[in-house]
Amino acid sequence: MGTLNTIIQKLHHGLIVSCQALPGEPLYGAEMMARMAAAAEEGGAVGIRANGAADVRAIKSAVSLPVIGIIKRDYPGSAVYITPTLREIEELLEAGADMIAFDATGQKRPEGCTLEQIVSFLSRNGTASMADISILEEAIHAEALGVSCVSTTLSGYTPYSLQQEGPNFELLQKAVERLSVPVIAEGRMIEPDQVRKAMDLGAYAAVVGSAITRPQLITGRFAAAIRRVEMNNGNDRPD
Ligand SMILES: CC(=O)N[C@H](C=O)[C@@H](O)[C@H](O)[C@H](O)COP(=O)(O)O
Repeated sequence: MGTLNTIIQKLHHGLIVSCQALPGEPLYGAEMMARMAAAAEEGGAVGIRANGAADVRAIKSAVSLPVIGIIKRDYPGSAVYITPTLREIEELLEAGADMIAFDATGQKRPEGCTLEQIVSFLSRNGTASMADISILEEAIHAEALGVSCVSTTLSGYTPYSLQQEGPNFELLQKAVERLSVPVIAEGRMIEPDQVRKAMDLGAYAAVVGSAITRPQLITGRFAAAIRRVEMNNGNDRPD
């Protein structure tokens, strides 16, 4: 229990950088993600969020920060893809993840696995748990089950949650007001001011991923800004 609390405390009021590249992305590969994590540590991150046992292992040996592990895995017929079953939890524990994050939405998990099983397995094991939620009710349910913290990760990624381009600050604020466990702001923050706002609203910590570690998306934002200027000037490019 002591270790569990220490890990959570290390994240307090800090920036967690999500270092993830999926197969097919230019930076895919554990070695690349370990370098990203080292850069994040140098820049002042307090923790890393990483996908896959290989990435967790590589990152653990490259940085001294706590690593929140997930495994994104698709199972036919299930919409739950972030650490869906106990199999992924075991792989992450084996890899040395300090905290494990998982889908904590109301959606049906594959292989007959339940959210209750995941949370009780992690708490019996003394491992810190992060519940990725999309709406307030899921956050309340996750807290009642005994998770260590809640993250707003999945807002906009379930069909019944608010669909918007930017971060869901309303959900963050309501969760902070309602819960006793730490609430982490995660998802769609691309500017430092948004992270600042999340902190002002009472977030325990903030997770930023794509805006730091997916250069193809960062490039796309800059390139789109130039295209917009060109279009406004009537210089529409043929491509
Ligand atoms: C919805 C989902 O699958 N989110 C994933 C969760 O680990 C990652 O793809 C995100 O990059 C991460 O949540 C950080 O968010 P953003 O990249 O928007 O800063």
